[in-house]
Amino acid sequence: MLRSIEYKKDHVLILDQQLLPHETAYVRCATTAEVWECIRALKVRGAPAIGMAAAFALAVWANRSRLSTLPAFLESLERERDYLASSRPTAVNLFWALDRVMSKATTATGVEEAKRLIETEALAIQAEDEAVCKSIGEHALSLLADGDAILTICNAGAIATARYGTALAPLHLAKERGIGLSAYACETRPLLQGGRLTTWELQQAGVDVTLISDSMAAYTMATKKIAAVIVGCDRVAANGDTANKIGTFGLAVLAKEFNIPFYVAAPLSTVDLSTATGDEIPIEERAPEEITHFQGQPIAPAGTKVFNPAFDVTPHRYITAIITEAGIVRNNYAEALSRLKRTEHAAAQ
Ligand SMILES: CSC[C@H]1O[C@H](OP(=O)(O)O)[C@H](O)[C@@H]1O
Repeated sequence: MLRSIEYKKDHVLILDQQLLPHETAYVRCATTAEVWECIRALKVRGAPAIGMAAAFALAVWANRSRLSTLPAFLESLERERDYLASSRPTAVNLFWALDRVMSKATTATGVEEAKRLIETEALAIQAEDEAVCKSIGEHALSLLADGDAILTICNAGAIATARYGTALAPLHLAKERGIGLSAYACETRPLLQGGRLTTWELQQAGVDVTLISDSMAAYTMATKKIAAVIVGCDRVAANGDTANKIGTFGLAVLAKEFNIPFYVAAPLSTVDLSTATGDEIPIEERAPEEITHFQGQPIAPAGTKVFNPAFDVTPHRYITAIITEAGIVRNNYAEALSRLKRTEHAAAQ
């Protein structure tokens, strides 16, 4: 499986997800501005991958920096951090990863030590995410059986993370172990992460995947034996309300109507206890052209008004369980998530 990001010390290679599935190409980024643009343009996308890209951007900046005094170095590093943080507002992993790197850098007693700490932390974030995703896959597999079909939206797969993905992790692990799971992938208008990326990723892995348009979700749940809906997340609030790709909330309401379990696959890095409820999650609104045009061709009259939120929020009452690397959380999300985040914090010490 292609890796979403390759760190090369004086640059970072980013798999251009806007070119997939028809072209596999990497963008060579040597500046934070180039990484910022890749994040903003969804050339790298997916909450964990965005965080990793930003962390490696700081490492590349540090390695290239010629600042010789620690105060000047840290002051400039903080400006780079704030700039990267402005690329997209919803995925908390962006801020979580930047703050992990900054926290380590500020413990240094000299510039060279700061550079080593930054690189080490960025690499640790990538390595940890691979283990986290595999663990999420293991827990998710315990909820599924051979022959099950799941429905998912967007791409919460290997290229959105360090490896395996979150929502797609059980599908990858099942394939490795000869367990016959299949997926229905919503195409995910307007940027088609499902139609372009999830189909491509699962086909590459030899996993049975069927593409549907977003509007087919209800009829698919009504006529196909969907064992579960499994989705990724961009920010889980302290009470379990979850921001994910636009269209996710509708799937949750439909799943409840059809009595189908609705699972959120959530790394603890995407759980944000400082955001009390889904009402406080900042929802990114993107350019109208993503809706009014398709492959550069206008499909709506010029000047048509557009509302283009990239995410929506699923209230925790629609969520059957949140699958984390530390286990499966059901109900009473506030207490359980707080307890699990404390274990995450302890493990990081
Ligand atoms: C593990 S990916 C999480 C999440 O990120 C995606 O959003 P985007 O493609 O805009 O970066 C989508 O909401 C995925 O579920």
